Amino acid sequence: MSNIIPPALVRRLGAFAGFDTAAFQAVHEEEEGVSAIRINPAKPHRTDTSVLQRVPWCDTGFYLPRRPVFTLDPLFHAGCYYVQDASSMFLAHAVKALALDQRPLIALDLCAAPGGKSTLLNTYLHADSLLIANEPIKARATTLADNLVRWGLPNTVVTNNDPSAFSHLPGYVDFMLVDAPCSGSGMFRKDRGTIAEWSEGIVQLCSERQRRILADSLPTLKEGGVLLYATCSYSEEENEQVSDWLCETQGVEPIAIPIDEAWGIEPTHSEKHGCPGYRFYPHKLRGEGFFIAAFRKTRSQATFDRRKLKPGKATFFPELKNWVTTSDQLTSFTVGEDSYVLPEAWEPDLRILQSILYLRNAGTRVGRIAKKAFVPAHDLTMSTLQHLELPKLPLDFDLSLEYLRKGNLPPSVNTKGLSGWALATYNGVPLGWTKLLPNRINNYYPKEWRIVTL
Ligand SMILES: C[S@@+](CC[C@H](N)C(=O)[O-])C[C@H]1O[C@@H](n2cnc3c(N)ncnc32)[C@H](O)[C@@H]1O
Repeated sequence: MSNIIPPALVRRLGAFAGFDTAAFQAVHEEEEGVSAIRINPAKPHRTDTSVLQRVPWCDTGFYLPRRPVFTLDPLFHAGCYYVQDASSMFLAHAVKALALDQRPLIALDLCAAPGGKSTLLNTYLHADSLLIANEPIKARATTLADNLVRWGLPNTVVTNNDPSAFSHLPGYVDFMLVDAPCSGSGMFRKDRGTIAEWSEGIVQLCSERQRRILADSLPTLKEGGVLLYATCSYSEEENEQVSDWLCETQGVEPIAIPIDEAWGIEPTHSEKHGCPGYRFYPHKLRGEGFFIAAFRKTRSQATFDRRKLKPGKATFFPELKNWVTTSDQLTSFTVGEDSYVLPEAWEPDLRILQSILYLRNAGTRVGRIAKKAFVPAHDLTMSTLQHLELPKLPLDFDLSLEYLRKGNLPPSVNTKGLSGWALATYNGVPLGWTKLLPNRINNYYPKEWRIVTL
């Protein structure tokens, strides 16, 4: 493998003072990479994490001794955890260190699919924050929306826009994450296919695209707001040089993120402006290649005045009462025939976002009326907003997998005392809807989510 890592990249890295080229190459020869998961605290379950080693910079992150077949774990499908590279989980530390969890924020994750960092932000930002998770590529925005549905938190809007669309919301967001598309050298170990695609020309193209994305979207960050910029590239052109360019042209100043030396993260400084950055190398810690840097916007910025957003009539549809946990702090709205709920505080924002952006999802879809009866949506089964008293149909491991394959549940399943809609659960965690009829159990798991291989 060592001779497959592009020599031009090895040469550039070898020029960094103290860089251990041999160790870097050796770690790329290991067959098994590092597997890690991040637990969803909003979905308590009985997984014993006390036997797992914790990711040092993320209190919900755990290393796994080996990579299991996640598809065969019902809790994976239920959104109880997210499989994520441990280095990326550093975002949890950054959020805390920069006090981004101390008050409700409007947060934008600009390049968000498939949703690893958005689900992390959902967990670590203040619970009353609004997260706008954006992905410009349509198919990837669908995956992003699905992963956020699975994560289950309703104060989330998924958008499918080019970064430039956000310039129509000047000074609107308090915090922005740009986890930019990059040349991907940090993922060489995980995804060997990326090695053949790497070239110095691609690094240059990525660097230019990263600047374009940042310049197009930065107007939406308010003065004093925080920008986190990240890549999974080792190239200075995509990391420290972008930091210098940001300071020179985009009206931001760098912010340091305090770290523990024992973590093995390498602090760097950009050449021109000494911007602090944090490099993750797989031979120095248990995680893949990653770079992150923080900035505060200092440029004066016309700021979107939220007070001008007159509260609309926050309504709550009475037919949703028996399906969602609370009605007093939620507003409901319809998209097509479906009813959704969103924390009431964000109702005016929803209206403005709707008028400017393409919304792929917002809040929690609860269901629709069909033939005068309420048909609950799958999204509700994943949501923390589901009514606690909803009937439950507990399934064992094998039946859970059968359910997730959208197979038939046998008549032997104990349905005593149940009829109509019931949540199929595994270890107490909802997987999806069933409908209990006198002579059979209908499986309402979404076709497009079903497990296709076992
Ligand atoms: C590094 S990935 C993001 C990973 C994600 N943040 C996570 O943690 O799961 C970069 C994302 O940027 C998207 N992207 C591609 N071109 C873009 C552009 N011009 N503007 C914004 N995002 C773009 C890619 O489709 C990809 O989903």
